[in-house]
Parts: sequence; structure tokens; C-alpha cells
Amino acid sequence: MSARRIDGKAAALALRQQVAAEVARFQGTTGRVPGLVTVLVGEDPASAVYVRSKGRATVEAGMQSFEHKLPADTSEADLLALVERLNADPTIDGILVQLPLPSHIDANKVLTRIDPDKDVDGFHPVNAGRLAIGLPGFVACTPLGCLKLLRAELGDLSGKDAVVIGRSNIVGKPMALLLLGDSCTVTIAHSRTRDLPAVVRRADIVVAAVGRPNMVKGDWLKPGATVIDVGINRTDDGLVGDVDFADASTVAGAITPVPGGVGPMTIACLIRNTFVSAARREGFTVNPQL
Ligand SMILES: Nc1nc(=O)c2c([nH]1)NC[C@@H]1CN(c3ccc(C(=O)N[C@@H](CCC(=O)O)C(=O)O)cc3)C=[N+]21
Repeated sequence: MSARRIDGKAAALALRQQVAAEVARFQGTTGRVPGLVTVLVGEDPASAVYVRSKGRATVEAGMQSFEHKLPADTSEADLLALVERLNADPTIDGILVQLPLPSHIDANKVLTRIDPDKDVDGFHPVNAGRLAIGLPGFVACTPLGCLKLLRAELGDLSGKDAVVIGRSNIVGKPMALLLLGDSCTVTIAHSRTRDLPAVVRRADIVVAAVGRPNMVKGDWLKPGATVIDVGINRTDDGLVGDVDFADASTVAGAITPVPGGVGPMTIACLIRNTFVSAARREGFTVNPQL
């Protein structure tokens, strides 16, 4: 059997076009253009690439992109002061401080200083709490993108057995909460899980977010399972996911590739969250499908 390849690039383009149409409608009624600011500290080349593609996607959706590039030796106090200024700036609807930050800066302290209602990354503890108890807020872009791909592939997720591999605050935990919200039976597996292949073999839905290249093999999967690969691992063979794509494709029903799967959806969801932030600020009704 050969799995269907889930085209995250196409899904991301469609979402970005939908947002662009909503942005035009928003501008027509409110006279305002939503704005996203990215803050990059230091010169990590991968981070610089991501920040540039976020800026491009923002402009393509008809929104304003602001970019702050700070030297690697920027003090924590200066970064916190910048965040405070951005919180108070009425032209800015979304604030993204690119991670990782240099080690002399306490990332949690910075993320907690962002106004939760401008936290389009969904990393602020208030937004993590809102997700946990089902209040409206911002959901982290990568798990939100994964949920959108799963709903498009499977329709109703209720009653499905889902296994999330990885327990990070940025992907694993919010992913598990989103799947629970869609009435899946959710298992979170991690480095201490006993007999991981056996746990994964029970799942109709597998989300791999561990950062170990090609870890998940075909014989770990229930035949026909839907596999979402969040891994972005740079290896000598280029960019690879956490799932052994060729091997898993012989057993899975559908699977996301790397690149071209979850990554583009992460950026599309950031654009979506930025528009939603502006809409909430202006009391503009958002299409609930978005
Ligand atoms: N505050 C913050 N928010 C983030 O959302 C955030 C961050 N910091 N730090 C870094 C990670 C990583 N991340 C990616 C976004 C898009 C792709 C993406 O589009 N990837 C392409 C390939 C791009 C390539 O070739 O490297 C793909 O998978 O097809 C990947 C990774 C967002 N992150």
C-alpha cells in the first residue's frame, strides 16, 4: 500500500488566500490594516530564514510586517522594554519573538511579558491556560496547523485514537489538548514511554514531534493510520522529519512530507492568528472556519 501524501504547502496557500480575502473585507469596514512584528535577536541563519518567510507571508496576505533585528548581545532589559513598546503600539496586532533566544536572556520572562491578546504564537501562559480550559485565545501555530490538516484529511476526529509523541509546551502538550477538544482518545508518549512502537501501533492518528530524524518506522503503525510529521531535522541527507517517510508510506493511510507538510501550515496559522487578533481588537466577526 502507498499512503496518500498530505500536501501542507497547498493547504497553507489556501488558508493564506482565505485570510487575505478576510483582511480585505476587514480593511474595507474598519479602515485598518493588521500588523505583525517579528523580533529576531542574534544571527542564527535558520531563524533569519524563518523570519523572512513570515514577513513575506504577512505582506502577501495584505497585512503590515514590522521587523526588529537586534544584536546577539542585546540585554534582557532592553528586549523587555521593546516588548512593552510593542504591546502599547496600536498599529501592532501580533508580536512574535523568534526562538531560540541567546542563553543570557530568560525566554519565559520575555514571552510572559507579551500582551496575551497580541501573543499570536500562543506561547504566553494565559493562552496555554485558555487552551487547557477551552476559552478563546491564541493556539500555537504548529499544533493548530496539524489540527487543520487532520480535519481536512479525516473530517470528524471524534472517537479516534491519537498518539502524540513529544511533550513540549510548544507542540506536544497543545497538540494533545486540541485533539482532546475534537474528542479523540489521546495518549502523550515521550522519552520514558515503555514500548513506544506498541503504543503508536494502537493509533489512528500519530503526531510525531520529538526531533529525532526518521525515528518512527512503518512497522510502528496501524495500517491506514494518518501520520503528521512535525520534525524539522537538518541532516547530511538534507531536511528530514521524525518519521521514516519511505518506510511509513508503505503502511500509513496518509502522511505529511518534510518539507512541504507541517512547516508551511505553521506560517499560514501565524498569518491567521494575526488577522484574528486584529479582528477581535476591532470587534470584527471572524469566519469560524478560519
Ligand atoms: N517564536 C517562534 N515561533 C515559531 O513559530 C518558531 C520559532 N519561534 N522558532 C523556530 C520555529 C520553527 N518554525 C518553522 C516555521 C516554518 C517552517 C517551514 O516552513 N518549513 C519548510 C521548509 C523550510 C526549510 O527548508 O527550512 C517546510 O517544512 O516545508 C519550519 C519551521 C517556526 N518556529
